[in-house]
Parts: sequence; C-alpha cells; structure tokens
Amino acid sequence: MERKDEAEEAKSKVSVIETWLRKHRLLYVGATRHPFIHSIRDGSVDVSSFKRWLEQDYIFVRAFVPFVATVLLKAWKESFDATDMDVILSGMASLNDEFAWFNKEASKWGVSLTNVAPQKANLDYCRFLESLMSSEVEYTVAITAFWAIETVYQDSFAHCLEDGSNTPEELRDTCQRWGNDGFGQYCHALQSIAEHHLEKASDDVRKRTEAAVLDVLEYEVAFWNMSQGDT
Ligand SMILES: Cc1ncc(CO)c(N)n1
Repeated sequence: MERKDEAEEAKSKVSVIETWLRKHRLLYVGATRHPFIHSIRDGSVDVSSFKRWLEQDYIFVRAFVPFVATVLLKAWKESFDATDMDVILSGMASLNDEFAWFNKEASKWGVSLTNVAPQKANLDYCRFLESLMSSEVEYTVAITAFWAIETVYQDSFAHCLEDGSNTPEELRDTCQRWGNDGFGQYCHALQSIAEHHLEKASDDVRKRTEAAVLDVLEYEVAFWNMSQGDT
C-alpha cells in the first residue's frame, strides 16, 4: 500500500475541535439554535425577553473583559506566536465598542443598564469565567473556552441573518453585532489558535479543555433560558 504524503495526511485529519463538535453535536446545537434565537429569527420574540437578555448580557460582558485580559496575559507568557496576541487584542478592542453599543441599544429600548441585578444563570456563568482567570488554568484551556464563548454568539446570531429569516428590523443590529462576517473570521482565527495549541497539548490538558468547552455550552443554554424567563 502506498504511503500518503504528509500534506495529504494533514488534510484528511479531523481537528480536535471538529471531533468535539461532532461528539457533542446535540449540546452545541442546543446552545446555538435555542428557542430564544428561533424566536428572534422567526420574529415572534417577546420584547421583555429581549430586554432581559440585553440587561443581563451587559453584566456578562463586564465580566468577560477581565477574562479576556487574562487570556491576553497567558498568550504573552505561553505562546511564541505573536499573532495570538494580535487576535486577542482585536477582540478586546471590539469589546470596547461593544460597551458603547450596549448603551446605545439600551436607550433605544428604554432599558437602564445601571442597577441591574444579575440573575442566577448569569452569576453562575460569571463565576465560571472567574475560575478560568486563575493563573493555574493553562492558556490552551482559556483560549479554547474563549473561542467557544464567542462562537456560540456568532453561530446563533448569524443564523438570524440567513436567507429566509424573519428577524424584525429593530433586532437586526444586535444580530449584526455578532453575526457579521468579520466576527465570523475572528472566531475562525481564534479556532486556529486554539487548535494549534490543542495539537501540542498533553492528554490531561486536552481533557480539561474539552470539559471547559462543555461547561461553556451548558452555561450558554442556561443564559438563553434565563433570557426567556425560564429560570
Ligand atoms: C452570554 C454571552 N456569551 C457570549 C457572548 C459573546 O461575547 C456574550 N456577549 N454573552
């Protein structure tokens, strides 16, 4: 039998992340095709649910920024590829715009972002983020969790902009925020970085990274449930 050359072999090899997405398909679909997302896409969304999501997501993003800062710190210490930092920094820059966007969106919907009490699912998710901020958590685990968090929003909101969707005009801006092609490319860049580090990781780190990705997907489902008032 002829030996495949290396390039051929690399091409046919399924990536670590792709393997996990196949293995945990149902959970991934649960996080990215949630009834709340379906309701945005088909136009039946309840305004009070959307407002609740907006208020709670603002609190989440406040906690997300320090998490991303620790990912940046770990990239600086643990990765020898300068593009890692460039990609993470571009993510931080877009989070800066995101705060301006949240304020604009809040006034459009008559929502106040100050004095909002975080709900349980949000507190749980923020606490999980905080656990990932520890210096004990390896860069591979943190960058892959980061990829998963961004990708759930990208995949969910891009679905609301696809042909055949019936997303109300006043919600298109929100869907664009995470569903636009540039954000999609940024998620792919994060995926390549995560994959690169996973390929080199020990079995133990890989196992813990897979567990963190599953945690992210479960917290995302709970977050959408909370927005719909189901918790
Ligand atoms: C809950 C949640 N997950 C992911 C993102 C993406 O940044 C977000 N803004 N909120």
